[in-house]
Amino acid sequence: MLYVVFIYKKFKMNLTLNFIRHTLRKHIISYYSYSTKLLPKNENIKKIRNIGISAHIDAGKTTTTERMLYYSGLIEHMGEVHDGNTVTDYMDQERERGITITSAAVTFFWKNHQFNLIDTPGHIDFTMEVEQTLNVLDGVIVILDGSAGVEAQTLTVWRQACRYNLPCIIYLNKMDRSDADIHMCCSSILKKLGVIPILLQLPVVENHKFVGIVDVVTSELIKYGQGKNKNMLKEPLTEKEFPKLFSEAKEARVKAIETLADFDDELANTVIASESFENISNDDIIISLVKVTNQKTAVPVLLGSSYKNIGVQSLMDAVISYLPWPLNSIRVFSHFDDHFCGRAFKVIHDKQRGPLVFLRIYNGVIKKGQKIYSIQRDVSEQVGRVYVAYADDFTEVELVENGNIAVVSGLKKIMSGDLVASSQTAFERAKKSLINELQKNKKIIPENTDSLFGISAKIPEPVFFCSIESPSMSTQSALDQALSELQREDPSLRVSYNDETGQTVLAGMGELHLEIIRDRILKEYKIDADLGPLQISYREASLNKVTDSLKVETKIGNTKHSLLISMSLLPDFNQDDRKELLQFDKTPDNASNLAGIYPKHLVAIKEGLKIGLMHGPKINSQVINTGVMLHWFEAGRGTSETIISAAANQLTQKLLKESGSYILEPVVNLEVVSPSEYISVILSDLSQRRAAIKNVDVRGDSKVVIAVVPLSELLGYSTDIRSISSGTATFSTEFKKYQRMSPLEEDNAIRSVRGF
Ligand SMILES: Nc1nc2c(ncn2[C@@H]2O[C@H](COP(=O)(O)OP(=O)(O)OP(=O)(O)O)[C@@H](O)[C@H]2O)c(=O)[nH]1
Repeated sequence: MLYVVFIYKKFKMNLTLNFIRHTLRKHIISYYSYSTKLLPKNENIKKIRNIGISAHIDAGKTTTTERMLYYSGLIEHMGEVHDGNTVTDYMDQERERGITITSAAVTFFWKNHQFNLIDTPGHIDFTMEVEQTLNVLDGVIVILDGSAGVEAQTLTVWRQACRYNLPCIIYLNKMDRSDADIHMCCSSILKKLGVIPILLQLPVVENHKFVGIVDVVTSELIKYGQGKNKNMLKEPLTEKEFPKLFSEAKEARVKAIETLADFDDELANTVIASESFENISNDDIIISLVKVTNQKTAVPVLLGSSYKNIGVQSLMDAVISYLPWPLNSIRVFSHFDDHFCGRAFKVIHDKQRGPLVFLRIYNGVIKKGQKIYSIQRDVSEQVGRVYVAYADDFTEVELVENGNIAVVSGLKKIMSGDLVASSQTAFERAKKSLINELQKNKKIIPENTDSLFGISAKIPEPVFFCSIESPSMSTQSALDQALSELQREDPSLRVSYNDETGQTVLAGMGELHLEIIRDRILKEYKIDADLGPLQISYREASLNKVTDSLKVETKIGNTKHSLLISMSLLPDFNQDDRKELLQFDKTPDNASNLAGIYPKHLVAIKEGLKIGLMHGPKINSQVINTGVMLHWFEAGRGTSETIISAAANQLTQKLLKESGSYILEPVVNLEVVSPSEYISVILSDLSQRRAAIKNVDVRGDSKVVIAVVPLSELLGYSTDIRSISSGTATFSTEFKKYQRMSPLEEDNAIRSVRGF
């Protein structure tokens, strides 16, 4: 009993100590931020780095970020993920679970450069956070676990970085582990990411311990001060003292030059003129590395052990050397002249300050009280206060300038992803000026000219849903308010109302995602809501090409509404991002009829068919892989857009019934890492789950299974795999596609959706 009391007291004391430490750290951050100035714009914009840290779950993003904050002097004490006291994992759920859920922005200084750094989540359920963040950054550090190489989620974040055209550097973390393997990592970078790695550092190992690194470019040996000691000790790597390391470093330098010269003609010419690789200067290599990194033809690879405080300062030096400053602000956005332009990328609800919107500033400045206009929402709003973010701590400032990240209060309608400008006129003027420049340079102008200044982050389709119920009638409106705030923060969370069952439905990215939402509703809004059983979000697709028309003649009040609309459904329609769902009949008679449609009528038709495609005929689920062709449209004078939209919706529904549909289910790429002894039981369990095994690889003492599995078969998998592998196996998933089901599986799905 005494022992229990002792443990309890110790636990309480630890919590209190952590709380005090965290509070103190916050004060230190505030003091520091007040005492430093953000870099002023124009002359110093080259000293700003807006960077993200992305990786597979547990690769060490938060640990690395925490070291950066410590070395930069922003914090006095280094927190640890397992102690639940890091700066960037500030939410209760992050501290309890030791995982990152929400991206955290922090501004700090390193070697006279301003880093606006964003630590992003690794778990696939929070991929929306990564998308939104990458959309506004200029470069990314991709962290790999040095003992695992490229993992499932590394591929996802890499693809995301490519989508936003971001230069990357790769950091091989956890080099202190005995099973860390640089060559395995480099070959997985080449094989799985399809990019050539340029190894810029080698590990220094003494008595089987990783103690430092060798800089391949400068041939220096670097050791790092431990504990509070932030210094790096650099000394030239001599052949006499370190013969093996010296020759390895020399070989790596030659290899780096060869690789760079393959992509960089200027360096290739210097190599030819110099006759020997040894005559190539460090500056020549660095200039070439900058070019190649920014062209994304190869990727610099660095290494370290963040946990053991090795390599992080050199990683920050590499960010300054190789990742770009906010170049875009100068190029495309200069068409805004002195006007403000930025993009909202994150919304949070602060108890004291209300909704806070994070903005990347691309041009001009943002000031307290300023009016800003959202292009997507077509609304103007007034900014309240302006802040700079230090994770969950905010410092109020008068203004934030071009190239930086600002946090503003007072915006009620602007959503994350919105492009915002000082006014609609400023936006239209900048757009016109950019189009003129593109025309002059004979460049292609996209159909949607609003996308000239970039696109909103891609919102992933939710694959799971469940009902949510308020514990009592009296808390219903508080729950509605909580859900509306959470949805504004997280666009991958969808809240809808099911008319048939009268239930509120939450749709999200996975079990963990919805569990965290429930937990947040409980902790932040104090509502103990009930979640119904988790269900898979199926899709439907039309089976046959069908054509039909609809005639409407009606009188509402004194207004007569009349229209005739004719459309076809197009099955097997490849719905990529750039293809319009609505196609137009190009036969001469029909084309001339369609050429006369008023733009506002066209908007109403598109709106109607979008609603029509939300409900398939079989299980009422969203219809995909289906296009619509408009053949004919005529509307009498005074016919309202609401009537047109309703007619398009009705005709789409009619066509779907005539066409018939089939059901598709979400399938995911699954990666399981497990000690070898459990692999046969894991494989046999997977075979019961309709999994297609793609590969079984060896990774050190473990085995890695790669499979494609229907998501419905993975409900509760985290509990099951823990029990069959005695808690030793880990897994991650990545959404692959919606796949057509066999008739038998389809019957099962219909039964499970209808609840019998
Ligand atoms: N051995 C070793 N462990 C490390 C190192 N860096 C981080 N870790 C440990 O790895 C675990 C995960 O580290 P995090 O920093 O939370 O990783 P993360 O990528 O931020 O994790 P998520 O945000 O949840 O995806 C923690 O237990 C760390 O202490 C390292 O260099 N060496």
